[in-house]
Amino acid sequence: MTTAPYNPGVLLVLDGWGHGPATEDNAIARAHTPVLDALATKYPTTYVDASGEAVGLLPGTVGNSEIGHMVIGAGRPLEYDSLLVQRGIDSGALREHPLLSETLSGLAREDRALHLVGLASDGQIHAHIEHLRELLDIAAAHQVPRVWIHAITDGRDVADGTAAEYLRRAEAIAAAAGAGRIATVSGRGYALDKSGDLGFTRPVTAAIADGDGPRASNAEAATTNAPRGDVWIEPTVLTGEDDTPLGAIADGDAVLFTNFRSDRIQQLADHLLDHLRSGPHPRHVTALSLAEYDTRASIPALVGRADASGGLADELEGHGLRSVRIAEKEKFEHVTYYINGRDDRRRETEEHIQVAGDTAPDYTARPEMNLGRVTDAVVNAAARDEVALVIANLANIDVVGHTGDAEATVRATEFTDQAVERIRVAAEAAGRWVLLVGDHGNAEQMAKAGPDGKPRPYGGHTTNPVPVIVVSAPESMLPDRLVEPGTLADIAPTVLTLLGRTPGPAMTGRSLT
Ligand SMILES: O=C(O)[C@@H](CO)OP(=O)(O)O
Ligand SMILES: [Mn+2]
Ligand SMILES: [Mn+2]
Repeated sequence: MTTAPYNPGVLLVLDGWGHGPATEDNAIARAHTPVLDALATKYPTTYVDASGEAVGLLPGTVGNSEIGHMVIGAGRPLEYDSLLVQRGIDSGALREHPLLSETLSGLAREDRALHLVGLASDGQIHAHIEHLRELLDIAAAHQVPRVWIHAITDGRDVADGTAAEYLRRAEAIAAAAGAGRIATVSGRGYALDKSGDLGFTRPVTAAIADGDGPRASNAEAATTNAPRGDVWIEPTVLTGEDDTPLGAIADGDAVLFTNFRSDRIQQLADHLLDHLRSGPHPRHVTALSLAEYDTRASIPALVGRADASGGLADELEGHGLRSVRIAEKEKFEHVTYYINGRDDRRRETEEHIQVAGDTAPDYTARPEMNLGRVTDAVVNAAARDEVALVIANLANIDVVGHTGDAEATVRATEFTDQAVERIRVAAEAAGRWVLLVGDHGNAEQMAKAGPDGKPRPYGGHTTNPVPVIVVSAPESMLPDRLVEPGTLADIAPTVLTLLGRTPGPAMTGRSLT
């Protein structure tokens, strides 16, 4: 296929690069970033919405890497899984869901238990504790005899040190519904590990499935021994009066995973189901998930996904434009699967480069992560004439931001600044434009008030807008100012316009140029 001339470019996602007031808690403002500062002065710059309704989340909800990259790719807001779950609750559709009703009536009839497994916080990135209210109400209405809550503590999307508070809230929700009791408590570092290292997952499966592991007599006691914070609360089994584990999984029980976001729960879901179905003590269990998961096992979902077709990947393929996708492990799916609309095909016009690196380094000690190698790969791809578009994610600001360590995050931002300079120079030499954009805020807010009102280190995302800077190729093809106000939905139309193509018909966003 012959391809009409195009203006080659680089789409650079700076993960977790938000824009907020320049306070002491703003690691981005505190960092020494001569390169980004100069680019923002010299080239058209704006700040676009990356959270809440603008991208397809519930109003006021912080952005996240999945919806951020999905909307960057789709060129339109996409109703995210959390919003679709909420709609299912508000409309009564969840309550009426035939598979849920059938499963719960079966449990009542056979005197079996329901197990709810999910993140117990209101961070709204992976789950929302309020969804428990609806699920427990529905279980109570079906007179399910026993409902066990396998709570995962957060400390990342919400302030650290709040786990006990959220577990009390879960208990209050259960008391109001007249169903549900916490059976196990596990930190998300174990339960939501996605590194593939089953060493984290196994103790969670042992606690949930078999009631094996350290014990505590109540949920709060499980949170008190947490020297490494809520994220790393050891998988703990709660015991009843006779000192036996409360909610181990028995033959005929049902497991409902309550996270709406799949990426971090799927490793546990697969491992738990493998263990239950073909482990040393096989049990027949029904499995359901609140939203659709990308698990190996096919788990029926109570709420489906929004259609994300017709985005940047489809347009690039349609125009025969080659793209190279580059990121290190932490964000590799984001520049492939998510930016392509949760489509795991690799089109013929795409190259996917996952930069090798350490699996789980201590990010506070190594805020540079594998950025040097990511930058090398971007520089190499930028030099290739046949590559129309390089799409890369620089993960440091977000990943190090999540540690809640402001000093390390300042350094992550400074490493990123230097990487941007290397990429800018390489792009300029190759006559490429560079579009810089954040996918959601994070590092511009490194402290947040806990339930007691006192500020605590905060490693979570924010609702702040994200910067967009368009660095032009030598012969400027840019206006002085970008169109305002913009959102992440405007990025794909901008990229296509810069490439010299028309935004796709499915894109409701508009070019910022
Ligand atoms: O690490 C994660 O799972 C979330 C925060 O909970 O961050 P991101 O959306 O950037 O993946
Ligand atoms: Mn992100
Ligand atoms: Mn993040």
